[in-house]
Amino acid sequence: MSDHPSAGPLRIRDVRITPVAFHDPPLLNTVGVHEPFALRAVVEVITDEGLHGLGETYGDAAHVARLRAAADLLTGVDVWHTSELERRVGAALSADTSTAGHGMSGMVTGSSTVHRVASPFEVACLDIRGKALGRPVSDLLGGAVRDRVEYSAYLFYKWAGHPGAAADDWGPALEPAQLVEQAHRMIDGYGFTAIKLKAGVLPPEQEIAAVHALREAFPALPLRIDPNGAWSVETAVRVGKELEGIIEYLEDPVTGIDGMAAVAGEVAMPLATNMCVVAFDHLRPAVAADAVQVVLSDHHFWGGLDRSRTLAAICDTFGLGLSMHSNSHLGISLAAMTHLAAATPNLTYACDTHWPWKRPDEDVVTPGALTFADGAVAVPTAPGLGVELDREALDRLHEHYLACGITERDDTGYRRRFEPGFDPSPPRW
Ligand SMILES: O=C([O-])[C@@H](O)[C@@H](O)[C@H](O)[C@@H](O)C(=O)[O-]
Ligand SMILES: [Mg+2]
Repeated sequence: MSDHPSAGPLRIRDVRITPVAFHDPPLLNTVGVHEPFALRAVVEVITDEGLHGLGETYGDAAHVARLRAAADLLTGVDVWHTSELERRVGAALSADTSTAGHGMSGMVTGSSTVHRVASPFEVACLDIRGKALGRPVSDLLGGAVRDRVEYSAYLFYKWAGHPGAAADDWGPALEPAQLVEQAHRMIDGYGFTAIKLKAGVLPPEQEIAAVHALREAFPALPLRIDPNGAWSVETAVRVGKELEGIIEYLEDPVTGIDGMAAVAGEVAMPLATNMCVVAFDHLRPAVAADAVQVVLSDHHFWGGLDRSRTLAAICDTFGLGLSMHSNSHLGISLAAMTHLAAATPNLTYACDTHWPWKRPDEDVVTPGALTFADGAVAVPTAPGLGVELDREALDRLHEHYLACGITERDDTGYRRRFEPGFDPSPPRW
């Protein structure tokens, strides 16, 4: 037996799962609109030695129930044994055939439930391993190849405020000029050097006009547009041809591998996805059909940070580009995304983040560890993820969760409260 303090097993003694909610503006997407609160779950893993690790994931009730079922089986697992962790998560979910509560409002439906549930535990175990060794998580993932990770300005069409409430300080964004103003505010505040527009909200001609307005206002910045599968193949090809030479990639113009392959054969720019390739068994048919040229990884549904590096290696092998997807999230996720991106050599696009849409005073980590400069977050160098839980803030955001009355992300249901006939079925155009 080695006398190195971190050489022995570090066994899980306790797991805590705390659902939280934080304010979210009325951001529009093709399936509906964001509700007044976004949900997340904070996962804390504690070892026999009292080492403490953090993970963050979706906060939908069905997902939280799965996390709790998995947590009950994790006692005694060594935080170095990811395979055993996954095996136990699989065992906890073996009778669960439901597809409810995935946290993505119907936009990502085919990901692996075991990977989605295992992910925050794996991140928390990596946080613990890093703390035990005194090394940042990026070192456990092969080492940082960059000391800052670039993120993109993630623009959304939006209502002025939630119905029945005052306008928020972002104001409305339904016209190209308002999106340009939104982009200016984000870029002035964060220094972003790439822009993504969440599309699939207005008829394609209006969204094309918005992209042209952004190109004119920001001639040097890479642009992307993501309608979340809202278009037919015909519409997607038309938009793709219109935007040739203007966008760096076209994200999920249509649903499904076959539809993406049909579009990819007709347009010049790469097609990217976080909808039709969301699990390892989608890679083979997507590569065979040359359906996508860029995969947007997301450790929350690809099974954690280590599996996301496997995804990166597969993308590298098959000559696919790699970018990173995001949903509304807090600081634990931003830290994990930043370590992963830092340690992934072929992740060469600016990553997505919803970060600017969050109120600055609403987070579960103590301020200071993650800051944006010139559109990038410096990779934390402190042991583990490099962020600390702010317990008072965790309690406050848990109170929001209990009071807000939202238990499942439902962008479509929320939009239908104000537009009863709203139909998100693709293709919308
Ligand atoms: O937050 C949103 O409305 C986004 O549409 C999100 O849910 C998507 O998953 C995502 O950002 C995407 O790139 O598809
Ligand atoms: Mg997307």
